[in-house]
Amino acid sequence: MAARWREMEGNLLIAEQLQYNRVELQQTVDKGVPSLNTEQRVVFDAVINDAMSCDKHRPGHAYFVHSAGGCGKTYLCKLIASKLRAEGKIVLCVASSGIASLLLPGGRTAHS
Ligand SMILES: Nc1ncnc2c1ncn2[C@@H]1O[C@H](COP(=O)(O)OP(=O)(O)OP(=O)(O)O)[C@@H](O)[C@H]1O
Repeated sequence: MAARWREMEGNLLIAEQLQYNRVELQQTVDKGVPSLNTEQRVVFDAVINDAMSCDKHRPGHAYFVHSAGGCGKTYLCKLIASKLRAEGKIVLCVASSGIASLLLPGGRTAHS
């Protein structure tokens, strides 16, 4: 799906995604990654390695991250999005409700 979107001209989502300041995002990553705890770091590395090595011949995987409230899932997701956007990747952050989507950078509801 992502590969086909890239071929489309005038796609608003792609245009939005390519407007991030990659230098600022990399600074956020450089500051944030050392602060991750062990569990967060394991997920961060797994998702980033997977996303960076996937292409049209090798699709990425879905990851389910579970913890009690307030343990850093959102923090981790934001850092993952920052890292991939800093690398020029397109990241669509979605949540099931509008309120939840406000917690994610560039977030929107999955159905919007
Ligand atoms: N590695 C970290 N370093 C510094 N602060 C962190 C770290 N992980 C999480 N936090 C902070 O802890 C607080 C709770 O984290 P976060 O909101 O990501 O948890 P959550 O698991 O998404 O919570 P919920 O399940 O309730 O949505 C936030 O203020 C976040 O900035």
